Amino acid sequence: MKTKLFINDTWSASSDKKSFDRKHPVSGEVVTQCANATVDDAVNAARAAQEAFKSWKAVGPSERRRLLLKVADVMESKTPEFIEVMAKEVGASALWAGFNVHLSANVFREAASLATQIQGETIPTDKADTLSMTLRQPVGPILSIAPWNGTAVLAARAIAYPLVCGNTVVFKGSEFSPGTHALIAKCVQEAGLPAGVLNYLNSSPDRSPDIADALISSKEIRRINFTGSTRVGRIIAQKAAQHLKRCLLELGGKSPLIVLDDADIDAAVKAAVFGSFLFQGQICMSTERLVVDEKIADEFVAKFVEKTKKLSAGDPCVTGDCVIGPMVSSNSGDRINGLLKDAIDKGAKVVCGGMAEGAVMPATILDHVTADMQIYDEETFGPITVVVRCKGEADAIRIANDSVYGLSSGVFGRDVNRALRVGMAIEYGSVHINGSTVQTEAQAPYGGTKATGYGRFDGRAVIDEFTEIKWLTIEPFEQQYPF
Ligand SMILES: NC(=O)c1ccc[n+]([C@@H]2O[C@H](COP(=O)([O-])OP(=O)(O)OC[C@H]3O[C@@H](n4cnc5c(N)ncnc54)[C@H](O)[C@@H]3O)[C@@H](O)[C@H]2O)c1
Ligand SMILES: O=S(=O)(O)c1ccc(CO)cc1
Repeated sequence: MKTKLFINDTWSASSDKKSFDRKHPVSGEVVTQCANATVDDAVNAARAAQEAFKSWKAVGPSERRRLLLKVADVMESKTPEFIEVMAKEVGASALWAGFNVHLSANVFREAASLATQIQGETIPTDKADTLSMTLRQPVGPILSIAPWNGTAVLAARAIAYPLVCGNTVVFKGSEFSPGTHALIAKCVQEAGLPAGVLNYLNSSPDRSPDIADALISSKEIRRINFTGSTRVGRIIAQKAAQHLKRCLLELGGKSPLIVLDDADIDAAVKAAVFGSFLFQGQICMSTERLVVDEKIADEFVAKFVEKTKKLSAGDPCVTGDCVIGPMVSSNSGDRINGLLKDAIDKGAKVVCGGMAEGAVMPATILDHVTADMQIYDEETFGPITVVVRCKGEADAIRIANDSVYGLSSGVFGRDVNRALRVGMAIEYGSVHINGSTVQTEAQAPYGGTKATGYGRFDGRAVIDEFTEIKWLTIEPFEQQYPF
């Protein structure tokens, strides 16, 4: 597959005609050859977005809604293409890829529904015969940077929400998934959005810092949203701060699932298996830390291991559909093996699975993990999760909060009042009582605390991320001034 850059409604090679390859994580076969954007291409994309903004900001809400609803339909009609390209580029199972397209279509439909909800308010004023109100207005061209893991949906939200608020977008996709990200741009084009409203580019990792610099410092780009690692998020936030540009940051996680001593253990096990191993644990809200009351830990771990051992493993490109496919790269395997070895050396017990070989790793559970081990709070982003045993409610809260991250969490307990108390006390962007850490609905605000970043996608909260609020008054000609 060959992909190009999409700037001002035109698919083209990069200005220096260079390309880069995305290879299959296991076979090494070239899956996608992608045009490698230059700084000049990025500048052109920002200019196209600025030009298109002049008319897109004035398009009425019904038309914006119609176009975004059309994108959702086009995306769904291309589900088989998404499944094929996501399997090849990122090792996604048909389950994960199909779910991603479904979530993406939901995001475009939810964004469409916000078109008529972007509202200001009237404000009581002490001035006679005056109308005081707020307006929410489009900001301008937005830079959206997305990762490879929730390949379709994370790109969808980075495009749909800015657009519905009347902004235009320069979307920089991930070098791991250039074909999937180009397919999303194709859906937007096919739906008939005007030229320059969405511009797509991708680049090899060595070019990304200069491209980000050029775009963030450009006079055209007004705000940035970044989904990806905390490491790169910090770099983006620093660059944005230098230019006093507002930034929405959706970064890493170490989502805990707390299992209290009165939990329905079978229900908790199901949520733990799903949350830990869907898409090989490469989801920002994957269950990376199980905080289990010591009174029920042995029973919970035995059942957790039994169910995990039944997960089918393979490569969706070779063996057909399976739950556990390859990770995105062999680098992930090397990194996780290091964390695993450190934990084993310090006394953790492997109760299921084991080391990775290249990008392939069995579903792995590590029990008796303690705070001195790197894996206790480092995001693994692979098919491995850890069990930390706790002594009662207060200890569970302490361990859950003992993290630099704060994305998603879950609490299992039959005493819902107690589970609620725990949920209220933990510092996470979302808490699911008797539910998995892995869940998302476009109508609910999504984001995190601490090193997971700041700002919210989804829900009504997203409107603030992509609009400027303006205070406007209409006043009488005759007024008293002090001088
Ligand atoms: N909180 C969330 O909503 C959320 C969702 C999904 C993934 N994530 C996080 O994303 C990470 C995995 O994704 P990843 O490996 O693609 O992350 P990453 O930070 O390596 O890359 C994310 C994006 O940034 C780009 N990039 C990398 N270096 C850059 C630089 N110096 N300047 C500009 N752009 C640069 C990449 O090309 C990619 O498009 C995990 O940490 C995961 O938790 C968070
Ligand atoms: O792809 S995922 O990382 O699972 C993901 C994260 C956030 C959202 C909500 O916008 C959807 C999917």
